[in-house]
Amino acid sequence: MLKIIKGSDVRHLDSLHIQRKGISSLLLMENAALGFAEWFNSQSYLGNERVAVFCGAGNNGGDGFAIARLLSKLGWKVTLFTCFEPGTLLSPDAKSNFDLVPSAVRLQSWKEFNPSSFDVLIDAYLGVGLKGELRKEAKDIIQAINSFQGQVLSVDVPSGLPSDSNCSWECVRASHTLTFAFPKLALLFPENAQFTGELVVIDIGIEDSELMEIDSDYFFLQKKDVPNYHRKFNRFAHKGDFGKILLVAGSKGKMGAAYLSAKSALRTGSGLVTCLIPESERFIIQSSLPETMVVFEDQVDYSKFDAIGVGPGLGIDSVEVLEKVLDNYSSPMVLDADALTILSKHKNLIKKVPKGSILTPHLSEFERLFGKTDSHLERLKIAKEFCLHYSLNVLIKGANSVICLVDGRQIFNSSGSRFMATAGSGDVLTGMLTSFLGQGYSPEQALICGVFQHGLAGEIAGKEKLRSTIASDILEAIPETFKQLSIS
Ligand SMILES: NC(=O)C1=CN([C@@H]2O[C@H](COP(=O)(O)OP(=O)(O)OC[C@H]3O[C@@H](n4cnc5c(N)ncnc54)[C@H](O)[C@@H]3O)[C@@H](O)[C@H]2O)[C@@H](O)CC1
Ligand SMILES: Nc1ncnc2c1ncn2[C@@H]1O[C@H](COP(=O)(O)OP(=O)(O)O)[C@@H](O)[C@H]1O
Ligand SMILES: [K+]
Repeated sequence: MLKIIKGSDVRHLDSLHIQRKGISSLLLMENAALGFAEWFNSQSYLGNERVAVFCGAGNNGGDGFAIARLLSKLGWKVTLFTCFEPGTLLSPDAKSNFDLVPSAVRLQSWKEFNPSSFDVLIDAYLGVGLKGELRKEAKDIIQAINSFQGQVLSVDVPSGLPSDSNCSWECVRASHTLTFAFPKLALLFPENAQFTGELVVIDIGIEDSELMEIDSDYFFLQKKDVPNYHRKFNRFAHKGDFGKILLVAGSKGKMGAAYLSAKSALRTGSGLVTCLIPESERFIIQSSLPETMVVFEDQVDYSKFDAIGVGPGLGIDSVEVLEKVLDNYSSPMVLDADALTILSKHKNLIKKVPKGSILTPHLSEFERLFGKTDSHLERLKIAKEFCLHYSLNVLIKGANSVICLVDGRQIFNSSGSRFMATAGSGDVLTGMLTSFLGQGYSPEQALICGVFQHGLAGEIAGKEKLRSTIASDILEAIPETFKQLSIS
């Protein structure tokens, strides 16, 4: 799994990589520029676009010089805008690439930039070497870039954005950010989405194991990582091996939540799914989902279940229902939706939640549980302290949901799409997580497989249905996620 290290550690990473592979730093810069050019080529640009490349005096600018050369060689009409005064000392690798810029590339100062003369803008002005507050001229250059109406492709980070924190100033507003080796932390914060645009990670040959040598608790989960976290079942596996789970979900008017969680759990592979629901609502589940069983509050033996998921559609007044589950079950469970709202109003119940359990708040639920926060960085800190203190896992939901583990590691998910922002998609996730727990997955395995596959299912459904995607489409795409990951 990719580790997310600090921007200030990137130089150290580079020198480790350069030593190990016996390559020059210039070749590493060339790999970055080649990766960018390859991505650019794979997009539907027509070949007659006029490309503006803004370059600074550091290595981010160096990437820009190399990109300008490569795109020019590929036939694009490139103009390079220097964002430094004549006579400025360039970083050594930037200087080497500046000297290699072919004559077919026009050179101008950023002050001469006319936005209407270009179709695409590449922002290689400032990267992870940004220090302190933006200088006055940097603000003017960023404003000039932001006056451009077409696509803005930022190299490594949108210029002006600090790599690991937030800022109070205006940064480049990119349509895409093509970041090298690993996503810089600030690119994963919701408050920076306005600057980052779509995020693309470009492989420049640095291996996961090289990143592992640098200290950090942040990770980035990608498709290639997931199969290793799955359990394998042999040909004698019976439905008991795939787990008996209980979903404590649904109330009058909210039975859809129970239905969605239960069906998702079945699609994720659960052997037996039982719903604990109000007796008056039993017909809804029994007739819509014959594969599930239902039980009512006075008849349930919690201890016979391999995993329990509580909360979707439960109703925020169901305090006793939640308390009874917590008093009668000691293995890790999943707590979502109304169960989280109840916990936030009855904080004394938190210590009853079994160690290793998974809490899945979206941002409002997070705020209800932990109070108002100013930034994602603050949320991550609060979640980490909570996880360590209570030995609980927290999933902060949203784009790039963050899996916060009991030992303090925090894993950002890469799958998902904006079309998942629809009623019931969280209920689908609760079903999936509970299902994996019931199949004998550890909470960490359940989170990694469940969160990634839920996002992937959302991507699959969204590709077909765009903003018409509904939660049922997401759950019906679960089988395709197993196929794509080759999990039988
Ligand atoms: N392993 C990697 O990730 C690689 C990174 N490379 C590139 O190298 C970049 C980092 O290069 P550098 O360390 O040279 O740094 P940058 O090029 O990001 O920044 C240095 C420049 O920013 C200016 N600057 C710094 N703080 C400023 C402020 N507050 N206001 C205005 N200007 C300011 C400096 O005067 C200098 O010109 C990465 O972002 C990436 O683009 C690639 O070349 C190769 C591989
Ligand atoms: N813009 C987005 N990009 C990626 N995933 C998203 C986005 N918006 C929502 N999601 C995902 O959809 C799910 C929504 O969950 P939740 O807010 O609990 O929905 P509900 O309460 O309607 O079931 C979460 O897993 C979240 O990560
Ligand atoms: K940049």
